[in-house]
Amino acid sequence: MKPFTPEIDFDNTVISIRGLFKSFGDNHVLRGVDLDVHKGENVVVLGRSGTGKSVLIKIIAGLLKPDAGSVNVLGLEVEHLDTQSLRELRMKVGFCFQNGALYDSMTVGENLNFPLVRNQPRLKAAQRAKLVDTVLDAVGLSQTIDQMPSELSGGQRKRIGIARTLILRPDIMLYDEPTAGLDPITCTEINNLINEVQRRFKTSSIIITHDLTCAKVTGDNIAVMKEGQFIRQGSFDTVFATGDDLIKEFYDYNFIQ
Ligand SMILES: Nc1ncnc2c1ncn2[C@@H]1O[C@H](COP(=O)(O)OP(=O)(O)OP(=O)(O)O)[C@@H](O)[C@H]1O
Repeated sequence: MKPFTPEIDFDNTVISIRGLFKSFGDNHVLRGVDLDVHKGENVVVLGRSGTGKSVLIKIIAGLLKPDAGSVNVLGLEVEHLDTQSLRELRMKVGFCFQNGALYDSMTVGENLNFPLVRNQPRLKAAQRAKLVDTVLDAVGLSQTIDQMPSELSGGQRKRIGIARTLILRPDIMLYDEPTAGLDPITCTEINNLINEVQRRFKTSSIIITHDLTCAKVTGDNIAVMKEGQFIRQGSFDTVFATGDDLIKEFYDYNFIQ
């Protein structure tokens, strides 16, 4: 299990969700979700495909609107924000997409420079270049600055995707299945990077995954989602020591399939 993270500030809740519901037509995806994320904490949302994990983080990032319930992010009620405030909030909430969302026609350096040009137009070229160097160094890929995304491995693309999100220095990182499609050694590297980002950049994170190893290594708190609700929350050992059928089913799914 992950050792206790002393940097977590349990008196400071950066994401607070209460009674969240979201449906698409007859598909009732989120059915009463409650969740707290504290400053500096990594919360893993674990659940099988289609349970609503991505919908949850899209609502937190203001990309989808909830049907009912409250979503408070960094002290702001997301569903009541106007377009400008939502834009400002999105700068503080970094979304790491599953595929890294890199532009194939740009080099790694240009991909990293792009969000700065768009969101921080007052920065001078030299300042942007310094920030690009810093995040590339943080993800251990300084040597790839002139490479094209197509020349990178899957793990390297994930790292560059994380760097591109980090470059705007968000308070919150939302990782959507960061280890999906990677071999076990690369998964370990990405898990370690997530923890390093937490320590070095003092981020609070939600990591959505169905990878138990990722959950165990990165999660200070694990929330297990089933059919649009959290059925268990706590440390990895607490959640997986229960031996109840709901959890057992999940364990078997991970290790047998
Ligand atoms: N924009 C949308 N319009 C209609 N239905 C949607 C939309 N987004 C998600 N859904 C539906 O919501 C359900 C939950 O999707 P979601 O992507 O959150 O699952 P998930 O738990 O993240 O799964 P996975 O691990 O496969 O990514 C699915 O049935 C999906 O089809």
